[in-house]
Amino acid sequence: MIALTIAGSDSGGGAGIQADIKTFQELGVFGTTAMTALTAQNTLGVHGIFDVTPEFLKQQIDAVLSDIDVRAIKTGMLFSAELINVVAEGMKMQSIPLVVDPVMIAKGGESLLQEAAVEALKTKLLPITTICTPNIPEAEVLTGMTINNESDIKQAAKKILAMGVQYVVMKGGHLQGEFSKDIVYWRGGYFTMKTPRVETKNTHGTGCTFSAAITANLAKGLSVEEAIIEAKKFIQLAILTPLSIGNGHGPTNHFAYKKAFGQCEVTVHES
Ligand SMILES: Nc1ncnc2c1ncn2[C@@H]1O[C@H](COP(=O)(O)OP(=O)(O)O)[C@@H](O)[C@H]1O
Ligand SMILES: Cc1ncc(COP(=O)(O)OP(=O)(O)O)c(N)n1
Repeated sequence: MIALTIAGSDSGGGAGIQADIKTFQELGVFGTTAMTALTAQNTLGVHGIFDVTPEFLKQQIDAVLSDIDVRAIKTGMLFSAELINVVAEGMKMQSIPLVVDPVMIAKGGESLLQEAAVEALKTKLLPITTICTPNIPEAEVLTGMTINNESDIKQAAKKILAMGVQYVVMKGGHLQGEFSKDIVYWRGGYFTMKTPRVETKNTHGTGCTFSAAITANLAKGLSVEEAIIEAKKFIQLAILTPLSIGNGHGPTNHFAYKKAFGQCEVTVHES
């Protein structure tokens, strides 16, 4: 069981490639990587970005996929249109499930995707995406909509599906309320997943961890629906289990899932 993450490095270890690899490992999946950029980052913010050349990203992807039996791929921070083009070209050549976390802005407000790259994301990568996992601000950028309520979420999801995505997970981490609710849409219907919202400032890397867990579950052969529901348990336990690192928004606890296995209920409503 092998997965590939194409993403940026977070020197603070809570998000990006580091969160992906820890999540893969915890779920029993061997992680391979293609790095798009290095970030000088900690729990207080992103202090610098150094992106790789498109040629070098291509070399990394080719090196992994030409030799290793990868069963699922995820993308995180892609930074520029040039790097997105390389990823899209590389993905066209194979039929491995692709999870796209459309990372745009870090918690501290720093941009992890150039404005000019949004169009490439929409037109080159989303048409070949199996599962896309936008948070609410990312869904707003992709659709040009303002999202205030569940009816807006549904309309935005339909727009994202129309871009060619097979499944879209509209993440509710940025909304208020007693529950953290994510809604999964596909052309035939939708289901909602609810877990109690955890009161904590330590939510750095939640999106990376959640999408990496989906990817690991796909690599293990779970169905799309099972992969997403199990990933919701993984992220809930990672947020819930205290870990105090750094002075800002600390990382989630990637080691919680195995220890607490079976101790997290996700309420699922199908429609
Ligand atoms: N405080 C929280 N309590 C419980 N779940 C949360 C909390 N914050 C985020 N989540 C969950 O973490 C996952 C990632 O969501 P989100 O934080 O919106 O992503 P991102 O990191 O991309 O902004 C989703 O499943 C979301 O529901
Ligand atoms: C290198 C890198 N990639 C992605 C992110 C964003 O991660 P995310 O899971 O959306 O978490 P927050 O930034 O919102 O905490 C990142 N920060 N760095």
